[in-house]
Amino acid sequence: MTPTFGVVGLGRMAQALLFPLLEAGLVQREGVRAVVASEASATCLAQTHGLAVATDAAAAWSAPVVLLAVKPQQLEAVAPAAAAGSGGLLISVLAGVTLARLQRLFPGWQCVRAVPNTPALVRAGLTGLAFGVDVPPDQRSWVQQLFAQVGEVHELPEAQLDAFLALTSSGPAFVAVVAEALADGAVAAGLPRLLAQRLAHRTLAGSAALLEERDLHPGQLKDMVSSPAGTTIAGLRQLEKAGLRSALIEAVLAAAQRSRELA
Ligand SMILES: NC(=O)C1=CN([C@@H]2O[C@H](COP(=O)(O)OP(=O)(O)OC[C@H]3O[C@@H](n4cnc5c(N)ncnc54)[C@H](O)[C@@H]3O)[C@@H](O)[C@H]2O)C=CC1
Ligand SMILES: O=C(O)[C@@H]1CCC=N1
Repeated sequence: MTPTFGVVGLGRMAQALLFPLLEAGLVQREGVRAVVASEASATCLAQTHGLAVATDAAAAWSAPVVLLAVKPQQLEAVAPAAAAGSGGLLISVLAGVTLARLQRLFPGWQCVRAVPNTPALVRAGLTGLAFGVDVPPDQRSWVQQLFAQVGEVHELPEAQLDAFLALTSSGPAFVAVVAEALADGAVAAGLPRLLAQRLAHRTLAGSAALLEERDLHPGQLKDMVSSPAGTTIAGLRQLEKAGLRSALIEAVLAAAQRSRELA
């Protein structure tokens, strides 16, 4: 019989994780037992993806492994249904929700706190993991393999997960704002919108690849591109005047703080 895999909250993040796992064969399509809040969304997801999706959580909680991916504000509402299951491995991706709180709300479940990000959809994800002390070594390596399917995995002390989330999980939105603004600048300077967008994305991706592959410090790349009295230093001067560095530092700090508040 196909082992079942419960998903409580098949929203954006759970889909970004589940679909690559289905493609890789790590989770069997016929074994998925997913829950969402509305009938309309359950029907739509079931028809589009050929999955068992319901609004009744019982089937999901009867699985030996459950991915918990509702919003942190929905946690208290979904927790009581878990008592219908016989326990197993619970992998929570809820921002800020600590292992201690999960263990309190889900007695009988061995808890893992995972911090994934949406680039998982294209297998370029990053996941931070912290395990409850009762998760055995074989389960830990299985969870690591699971997330390795969608990108890089880092096991961290739980106390570092809020900062990890602020950079890697909220970070795609910060980078998207940078990409959009760079394209706006190029449109202002005369390029057509679609071309400007494509160039902004490739500039971000190419710069990240160069930093990684040549193991450059960001300052080295900045200096490589900035000639005396050149175009780049003229632009950098404006970024410093507008406080871009400070804005990004504060954005990451605010996201980390919000993650701690959600606990
Ligand atoms: N979106 C992201 O980039 C990241 C999200 N996360 C975490 O993932 C979790 C989900 O976030 P998203 O996928 O963005 O949210 P979402 O709103 O797309 O998904 C939430 C899902 O929970 C379902 N749901 C709501 N109430 C329910 C209930 N009572 N019973 C069963 N299902 C219910 C909804 O139908 C929906 O499918 C959050 O806890 C968030 O902190 C973590 C890292 C990154
Ligand atoms: O802001 C959010 O709700 C999610 C959690 C982590 C990243 N984005």
